[in-house]
Amino acid sequence: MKAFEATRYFFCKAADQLDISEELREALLMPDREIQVQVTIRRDDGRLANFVGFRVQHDHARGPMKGGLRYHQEVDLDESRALASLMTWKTAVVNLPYGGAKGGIGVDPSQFSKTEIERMTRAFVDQIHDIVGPDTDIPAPDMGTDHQVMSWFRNQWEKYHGFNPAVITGKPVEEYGAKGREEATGRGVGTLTQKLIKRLGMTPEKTRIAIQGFGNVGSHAAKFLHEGQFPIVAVSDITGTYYNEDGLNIQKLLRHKLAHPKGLLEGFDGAEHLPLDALMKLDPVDVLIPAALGGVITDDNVDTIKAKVIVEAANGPVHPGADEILNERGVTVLPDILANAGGVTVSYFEWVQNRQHYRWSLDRVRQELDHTMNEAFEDVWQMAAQHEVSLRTAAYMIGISRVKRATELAGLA
Ligand SMILES: NC(=O)C1=CN([C@@H]2O[C@H](COP(=O)(O)OP(=O)(O)OC[C@H]3O[C@@H](n4cnc5c(N)ncnc54)[C@H](OP(=O)(O)O)[C@@H]3O)[C@@H](O)[C@H]2O)C=CC1
Ligand SMILES: O=C(O)CCC(=O)C(=O)O
Repeated sequence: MKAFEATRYFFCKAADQLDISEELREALLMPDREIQVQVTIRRDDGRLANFVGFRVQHDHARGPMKGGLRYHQEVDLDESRALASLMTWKTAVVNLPYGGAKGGIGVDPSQFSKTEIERMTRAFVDQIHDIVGPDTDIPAPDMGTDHQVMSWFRNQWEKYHGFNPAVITGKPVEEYGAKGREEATGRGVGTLTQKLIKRLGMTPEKTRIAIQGFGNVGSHAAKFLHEGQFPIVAVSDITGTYYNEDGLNIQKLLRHKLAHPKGLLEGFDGAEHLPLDALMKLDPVDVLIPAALGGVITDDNVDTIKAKVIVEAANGPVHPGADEILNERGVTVLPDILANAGGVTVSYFEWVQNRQHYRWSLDRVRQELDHTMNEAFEDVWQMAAQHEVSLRTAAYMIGISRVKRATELAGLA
């Protein structure tokens, strides 16, 4: 099943609970605008290289559209469309004054030099600068992009439109970035995992966690949960799974990643090295946190998963068929549009600070992030209990209701 079809399935399941007409469903699902552009650069060796860039602007009923930029070989129009619609429901679940967008470039960034990535980013901005802006569509980091890419993006955009750091978030802290944005998605995942585990009557010290992906989100979630006394028994990156049944030394793993020339876990000696797909099947594991690509839990591998709780740090990691099976088995799934909303929440704080020309302390960012995430969790938990639906359906119900209301107030429905 393709990514947008999966998102559509989850949307419709929640829309059935809300009694939304067929025509309004179509209006809410249909993206406002989709753009596909040529991104051509000259490589360091003088050859030309061509890529395709995408930006999908899904919905702006609640405010300017917001969502990350992904540099990955699997980026295409369907994936960008799915991720943009997730952003619409996500920003609504945490009640930010935004709509949803997403985009990126279909490229494997590990195959290109830093200067090539810079040229690629600038060439992409040349193509899309007139459809993004602080009041229309505000990009941010996602897989394969970081604060450096955000900085190049802003610099190139400002060449056309003049000074305005609020055009993009996730910037370096010394260049109008918010303190705490880099850790924000992982911190939000950690905060809600802790809360969920407590709610389910489980004990942190006895709750074994496995995390797929050790990039921005996975590594910060691991750090936060490790500090909260959870044993992290396995993590993975593209070089494989690293397992220690007594719990990994996360500080040592972070130091190893920092010291590795490509930021990989390859060669880490404090763990058993297992194949990439071993992480999903580990037993015993209580909480599985997918924090890499989408579509990793499908009808084909769902039966091998032993965890009792799945926290979706990644966007769209569970396919609808697998989601139904997990629900039937009584596995609790904390959905992406709630679990990983910490990133866009602190992006919002960054945008607010940029617009006010004012800086918040790290303590204030963390305090407000924790407050926003806790409030959204309680809303979703209550909705699920009231309607006897899964946490995913409850989160979609809240997101869709808020977007529907804004659409109606604007006089469009
Ligand atoms: N960054 C953010 O603020 C937000 C991100 N997300 C979502 O979180 C997920 C991760 O994003 P982010 O951490 O930013 O991305 P990064 O690029 O920083 O990290 C991705 C990680 O996933 C690993 N990875 C890639 N493919 C596999 C695989 N097949 N098996 C195991 N590991 C793999 C990468 O390994 P390697 O380094 O070896 O390639 C890397 O460790 C994405 O789904 C993203 O949409 C959601 C909300 C906000
Ligand atoms: O920080 C943002 O604005 C968006 C982050 C993002 O792309 C996501 O939440 O999936």
